[in-house]
Order: sequence, then C-alpha cells, then structure tokens
Amino acid sequence: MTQPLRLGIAGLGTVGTGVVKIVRQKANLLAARTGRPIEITAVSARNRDKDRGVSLKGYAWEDDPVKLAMRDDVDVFVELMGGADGPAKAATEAALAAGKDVVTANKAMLAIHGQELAESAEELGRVIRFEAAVAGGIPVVKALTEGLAGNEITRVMGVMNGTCNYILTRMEDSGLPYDQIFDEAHQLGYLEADPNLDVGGIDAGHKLSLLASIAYGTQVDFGNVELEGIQKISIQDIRTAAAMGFRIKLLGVAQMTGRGLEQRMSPCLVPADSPLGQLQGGTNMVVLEGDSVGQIVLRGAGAGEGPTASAVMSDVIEIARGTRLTTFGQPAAGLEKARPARAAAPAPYYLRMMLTDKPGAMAKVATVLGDAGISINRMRQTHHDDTAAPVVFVTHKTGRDALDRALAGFAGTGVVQGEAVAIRIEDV
Ligand SMILES: NC(=O)C1=CN([C@@H]2O[C@H](COP(=O)(O)OP(=O)(O)OC[C@H]3O[C@@H](n4cnc5c(N)ncnc54)[C@H](O)[C@@H]3O)[C@@H](O)[C@H]2O)C=CC1
Ligand SMILES: N[C@@H](CC=O)C(=O)O
Ligand code: NA
Repeated sequence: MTQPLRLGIAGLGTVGTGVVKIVRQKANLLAARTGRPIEITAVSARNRDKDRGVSLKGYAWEDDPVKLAMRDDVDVFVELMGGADGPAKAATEAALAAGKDVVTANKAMLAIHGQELAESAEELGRVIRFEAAVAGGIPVVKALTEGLAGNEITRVMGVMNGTCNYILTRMEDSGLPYDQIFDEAHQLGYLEADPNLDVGGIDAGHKLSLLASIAYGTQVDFGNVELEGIQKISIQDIRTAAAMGFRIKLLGVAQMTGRGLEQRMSPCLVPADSPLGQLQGGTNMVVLEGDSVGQIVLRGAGAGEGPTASAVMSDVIEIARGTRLTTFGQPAAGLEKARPARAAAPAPYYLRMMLTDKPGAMAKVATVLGDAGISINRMRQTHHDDTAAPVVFVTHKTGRDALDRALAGFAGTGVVQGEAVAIRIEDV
C-alpha cells in the first residue's frame, strides 16, 4: 500500500478552508492523479470553535503553528496564515528544519524572505512551493518555472491585484470618484486588513518580484520594485484616458535591460482594446513573453477560496507525485542580485495639467517639454472654466529622467496650476 502524503495546515481562513474542502471532497481524484492518498493529519488556526462550513473531524488540533510544523505525522507543512514575519516565517523555518516540504500562499513572506528560505530549504533537501502566492488560481509560477523553462524571458507583465482592478473598473463604469469606490470595495470585504497593501501596489509588487526572480534567475528583490499605488487616480483621468482609447490599470512590468532589472508596479495606460485593457473587475491577467514562444496571456481569478485553494493543491499534488523543484527555478545558492534599473525603457506618457487660461500659456508648457527633449504626439483640451482649462498631452517615447525634468519645469512657468499628472503608456 502506497504511503499517504500527510498535510499539516496552518491557517483555516478563506484559503485554508478551501484546501480542506478539496482534500475531503476529492480524495479519490487526488489519489488517482498522484498514485497515493493525500490526507490532512493536523490543523492550526486562531479560533478552534469557529464554524467554517467544513468538518475538521479526524484532524489533530495545534494552537501553535510551529508545533504543527514539527509534528512527526506531517510530511508537508501548508502555510496559509499570512504575514511576512511572525508565526508564518517561524513555522516555515521550523518545518524545513524538521524535514518537511512547505507549500505556502504567502507572497509577503516570500517577497521579503524568499531568498533566505529557499537557500535554507535547499541545504536541508526540502522544497518550498508557492503557486497560490502569485495571481491566485492562475498557474503562472508553474508556467514560468516549467512550461517556459526553455525560453529567455523578455518581459513579464500583469494585473496582479484584483481589488485594484475592481476599483478602477468600477470607477469607469459608475463615474464615481476613488474614495467612494474604495469604500464600496471595503464594504464588500475585498480589501486586505491593511488596505495599503492593495491600493498602494505593495501586494502586487510582492507578486511581481517573485515572478521576476524566476524569469531572470536573480534573487527576489522586492526592495527595488518601483511602487506607485492607485490612490491618486482621478475619475477625470479615467474618463480622459477612455476618450483617447485607453484604460488605466495597475500594471506590473519586469524586464531585464542593458541597464539592469527593471521592476515597476504602477498605474499605466494600456489600449482599451488590448487583452489587459479589456480586463474587468477583480480578475487577474499575466502576460509572459519569451524569445521562442512569443507572447502568452493567462487570465483568471487571482483570489478567493476556490481559485487559491486550487493553486495550493497543485503544489501539494506536485510533491505527492515526487517532483522536486527548486523554489525559484534555479538553485537558490547560485542566484545573484540583479542590478536595479529604474524605468529604463522609454515610453510615451499621458500628461494632464490645469493650465491658466491666458495668452502664451500653452507656448510656455510646450517650451518646457521641448527643453526637456520631449516631443508631443497628441494634445487635447477638455472642459473649460473662466480661469483654467484641463489640458492633456500624449508624448512620443521619452525617458523617465526627461519626464521628471519637465515635471519640475512646469512649476516655474507660472501657468500650470497644482501638480501635473503623468501616467506611463505601456506598449502591451
Ligand atoms: N484570500 C485570498 O484570496 C488569497 C490569499 N492569499 C494568501 O493566503 C494566505 C491566507 O489568506 P486568507 O485565507 O485570505 O487569510 P484569512 O485571514 O482568511 O485566514 C488566516 C488564517 O490564519 C490563521 N492564523 C493567523 N495567525 C495565526 C497564528 N498565529 N496561529 C494560528 N493560526 C493563525 C487565522 O486564524 C485564519 O484561520 C495569506 O498569505 C494571503 O496573502 C493568496 C492569494 C489569494
Ligand atoms: N488582495 C489581493 C488578494 C490576493 O492576492 C487581491 O486583491 O488581488
Ligand atoms: Na498562481
């Protein structure tokens, strides 16, 4: 009789409960696909008595996830508590030291401690798998690590935070301002306990840094992801962008350039009719580009009980089948830190400003742009009041340094009111 693969699950919230359901409800299918039974032997969560809509009968209970991670009757420690440090990291380290493999959905922990944990796993002959940590149910970690392993990856792009995509989509559909839709998302329970993880781009930045490590064979470097959230996106920008054939997305881009590794997570304009531009609501999309394969577009649920548990189970199944992959697709001990490059590739930009309505105002702005070496592609003046008019420029491709020079220069013109808004237009 083949030995069962025994799971210890720490965290019985949205994802943990979903995993318990799959293991209980699909025992035969899992055994048929792996050749051995998959069983849960022990669980841990903060509240033992909570009704989770699924039976925990037959599982040992541990209040302390570190103790759970070290139990003799656990082969795979499944970490679904969350948090970059604290019990998640302590229990992961304890599990590895006790000879267990680890499956986790914890992007925060891996973005910050991934290199150290991966090295430790390799020294101890264990594996750490994390399909659920990036874009939830979309099998993007496996796509990069396995399916595209024969490619040089030229670019990784994606909308990897469903909450931000929901907020931006709802703003466009309803015409309502950011604050109002943020409150709506909050009431619907979409936001993380710390909403800044979502709207500040941090959660999506964590995910991008994990994909960049696999794609470019470099150490995870979340600290050098250029981060900008969606908090400053106004309904006016969404409307103006739409009128010009664009949509605003919180877009992640990672690419290796001659100047180093560029990692950006920031609002970008994308063509409204592109796959990324068409992405509605809380859905995720990851676009992978490889030298041999060309472009691959993966779309699906980036969060939620079923989709995230589906990804966790794909890792459990991989281990049950005896596949032993390195955490980031190459031995962690050999991974180098990439030289960081800030917005290295030039791009067109959308520039919106309030311009004082007086003769010569436009000429002054055009001079600042010209002095910075920025060429104007399109210009648009929208509604108008007695004293000022919103003006939008779309520039030709320009470097970020030139753009910053122009933004600084506007202040000295005496005709640009407040700060100009600059949003990159990504070639997707
Ligand atoms: N909810 C989602 O759709 C997605 C979640 N993730 C990740 O999955 C992980 C879990 O997320 P959720 O299930 O949404 O969280 P949750 O907040 O619903 O559940 C967390 C669980 O961990 C338990 N827990 C927390 N601290 C503990 C401790 N010290 N000891 C024992 N148990 C403890 C809680 O009691 C709870 O059962 C996180 O890392 C999250 O970032 C990843 C992708 C999507
Ligand atoms: N807060 C995240 C949840 C999954 O990672 C999101 O909105 O996508
Ligand atoms: Na995934």
